[in-house]
Amino acid sequence: MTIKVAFIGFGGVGQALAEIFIEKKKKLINAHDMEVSVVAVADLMKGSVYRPGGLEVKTVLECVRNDGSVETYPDDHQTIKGWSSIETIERCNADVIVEVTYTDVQTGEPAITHCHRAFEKGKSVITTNKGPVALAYKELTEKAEANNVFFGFEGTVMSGTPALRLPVETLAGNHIKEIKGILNGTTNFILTEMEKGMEYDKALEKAQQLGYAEADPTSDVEGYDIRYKTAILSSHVLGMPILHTDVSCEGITNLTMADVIEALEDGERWKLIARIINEGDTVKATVKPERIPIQDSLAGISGATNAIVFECDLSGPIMLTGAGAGLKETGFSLLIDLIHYKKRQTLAKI
Ligand SMILES: NC(=O)C1=CN([C@@H]2O[C@H](COP(=O)(O)OP(=O)(O)OC[C@H]3O[C@@H](n4cnc5c(N)ncnc54)[C@H](OP(=O)(O)O)[C@@H]3O)[C@@H](O)[C@H]2O)C=CC1
Ligand SMILES: N[C@@H](CC=O)C(=O)O
Repeated sequence: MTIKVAFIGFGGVGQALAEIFIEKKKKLINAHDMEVSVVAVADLMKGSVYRPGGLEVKTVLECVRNDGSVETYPDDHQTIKGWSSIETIERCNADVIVEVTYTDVQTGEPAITHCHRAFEKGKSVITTNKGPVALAYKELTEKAEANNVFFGFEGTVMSGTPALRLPVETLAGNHIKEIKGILNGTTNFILTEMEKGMEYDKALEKAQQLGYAEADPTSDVEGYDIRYKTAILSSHVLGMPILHTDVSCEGITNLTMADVIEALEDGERWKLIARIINEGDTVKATVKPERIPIQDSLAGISGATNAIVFECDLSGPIMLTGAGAGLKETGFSLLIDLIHYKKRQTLAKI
């Protein structure tokens, strides 16, 4: 089966997924009977190109890297350039929109509108953008269902580590009493580097260079990014829709090097912890730095690695750990969603 995809946003994660399409082309055909045809790329500053018969992905990547624009892609009778993101979503022939624009922690836009337009046009969406899922979970999941399209967002929490599908599918049947975790790669990376003696500013700069941080890293260090992820976990995993504003939130900006070192000397570590307590009819959700004993399973999680613990009534605590940020890892989360989209299409045909 050939799946036609359009990228809306083509920064680090979008380009990483494009590379995965090249790297895994044979595997996708052989193991999943899935051929991916990239028909469009639309980005704010890098321009847009649409070719209904499919673009050569390697050439698109070369155009971006060499010229900073996809609009230097070679012209032929099929290519159309200069469409906006909305025009691309509405007018291209893609089956699936890959929404990888930046996460806006105030409004969730432009991504929320991108998802609405896609669903209205009968197109599926896969995204790593936390905005639409945190702020418009109910309306978007309902709209996707009403339009019989797929809405995949595995990478919105813990990037390529399956923090959403694992509890929903594999832990089904349990009552999850509490979820707690380290859910932001940038801040965990900064705290780890500070323990090794690196100054806060330098560590943040390194996290930005490595592609972990948000376009505006205030989202990471003030805890807003985790607050979004906490709202997504409550809505999707616990079935208790909450808004990000229902999550009390404190970041790491008040922690000093002296605090970090003092904790280490006392056999403890500062970690930015998200916690959701399921109280039956409501949830209590917090994001704040906590000083935890070095023996605690979360204390051993270092660098951009994340971890999450699901306290289950039947299976007991289940801990999942893996990358929480990173371009390839996050690109992979989109690939998982695309494979699930394909499975769904195959089942619909039976
Ligand atoms: N990086 C990571 O480790 C992870 C990222 N995410 C999420 O994935 C998404 C993508 O992240 P990442 O690739 O790192 O971010 P980048 O900032 O590298 O890329 C975002 C891209 O979106 C483009 N863009 C902004 N507005 C629009 C618009 N209206 N239409 C089209 N394109 C637009 C930007 O354009 P330009 O720069 O040209 O202006 C940029 O190229 C974000 O929402 C992020 O929160 C989720 C998990 C992990
Ligand atoms: N900026 C985020 C990226 C993934 O959501 C992080 O550092 O975890």
